[in-house]
Amino acid sequence: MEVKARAPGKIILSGEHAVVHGSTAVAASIDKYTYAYLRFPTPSGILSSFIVDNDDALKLQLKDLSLEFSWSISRIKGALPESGSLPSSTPASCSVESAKSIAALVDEQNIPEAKIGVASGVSAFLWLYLSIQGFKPATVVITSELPLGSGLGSSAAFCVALAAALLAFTDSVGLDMNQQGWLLFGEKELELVNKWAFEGEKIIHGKPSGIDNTVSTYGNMISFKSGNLTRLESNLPLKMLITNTRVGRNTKALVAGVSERTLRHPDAMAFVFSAVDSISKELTTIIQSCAPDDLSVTEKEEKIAELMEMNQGLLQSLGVSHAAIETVLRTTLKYRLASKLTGAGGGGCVLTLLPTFLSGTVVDKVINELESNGFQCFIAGIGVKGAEISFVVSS
Ligand SMILES: Nc1ncnc2c1ncn2[C@@H]1O[C@H](COP(=O)(O)OP(=O)(O)OP(=O)(O)O)[C@@H](O)[C@H]1O
Ligand SMILES: C[C@@](O)(CCO)CC(=O)[O-]
Ligand SMILES: [Mg+2]
Repeated sequence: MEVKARAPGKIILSGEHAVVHGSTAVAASIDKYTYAYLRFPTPSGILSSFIVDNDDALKLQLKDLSLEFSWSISRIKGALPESGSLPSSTPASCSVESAKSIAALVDEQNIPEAKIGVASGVSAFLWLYLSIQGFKPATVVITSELPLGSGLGSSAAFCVALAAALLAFTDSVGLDMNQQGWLLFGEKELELVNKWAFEGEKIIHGKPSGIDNTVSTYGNMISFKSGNLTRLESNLPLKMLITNTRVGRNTKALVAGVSERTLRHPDAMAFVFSAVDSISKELTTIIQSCAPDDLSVTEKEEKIAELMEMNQGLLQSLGVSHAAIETVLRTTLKYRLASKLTGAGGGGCVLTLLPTFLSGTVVDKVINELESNGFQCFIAGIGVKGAEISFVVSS
């Protein structure tokens, strides 16, 4: 029995960090995915192409990091005897005691120091797997088209793809396993995938707002405030250049840094969060007000560009910009293009709005200049579908 799930990454058009403190944010999915393959050992012992079965182990392969982990089911039972005792239809938070037991299971795997950032992802995997599937031996393989830890929601896509694959074989999700190709979940199932993914994000991020897992689950474009999503309908052909500064960072630490600044300067920060909320609301209105064949696209793009610049200024005041991000901003400004960081900042990726009538020559010049600084540029498709699964028919 085998299933694969995919979940898209995302860009945040406005409101990152402030959304953790109750402001509105606007996000869109992008056409780069994380894939989770789940395989239970076959009774006949037939081997699949990607893994050798071990009937008494839970295995995790992280292809992007060239890492493999294996836990015997008896070891897991000893560490977390209560696992899988709640129905998979009831997403649950990882308690402090369970977190300790999971940390011990992760520690035993001796993750190399250079890749230690993945420990939180492995913990999230164990929590999701054991809560949803209990003590079943299986192999899970993860691959991703997203740069990890770069602001494009790799952690959320990881959790959403995992939750989708794990739930596919439960009674909570009644999908026809004989259907072929990528399948979309129904509304109730999406809600369940999203809630479980949020529990995983909590383990990786500490205090996530939920926007990343929500846009990865539901896809398209959303506005999000205090845990509530509004799906945005848009005819605006938004085109964004994404520049990866390749400066590594960690969302959990950046989110914690903003919270500490908020404790030090509560009044000033409240004004910043309120300004961000206004920016996101205005952006939402502009995005939704675009009719097909709208003649005022340029005017709308100019407003969006200005709002992005204002949001970037506020992100600087939250302390989450970085010298490499500033270099991207200065470079794109030379071409009169507006940019802002996306995701948690501190490095990672920067968005640059490419107006509809911008010539291809200018786009090529900006990309060349950015890449000559060692950055990596690409133009992503915006507003793709959210979580999908596909049952693999064994031959
Ligand atoms: N494909 C993957 N394989 C293994 N672990 C992953 C994968 N994708 C994400 N992770 C986990 O998520 C962590 C990165 O999450 P983090 O939230 O710091 O960055 P991000 O999600 O890419 O950016 P942002 O939260 O700003 O959008 C990794 O260190 C790892 O623990
Ligand atoms: C920085 C943040 O606002 C977005 C990360 O993509 C964190 C969150 O909302 O969980
Ligand atoms: Mg993340």
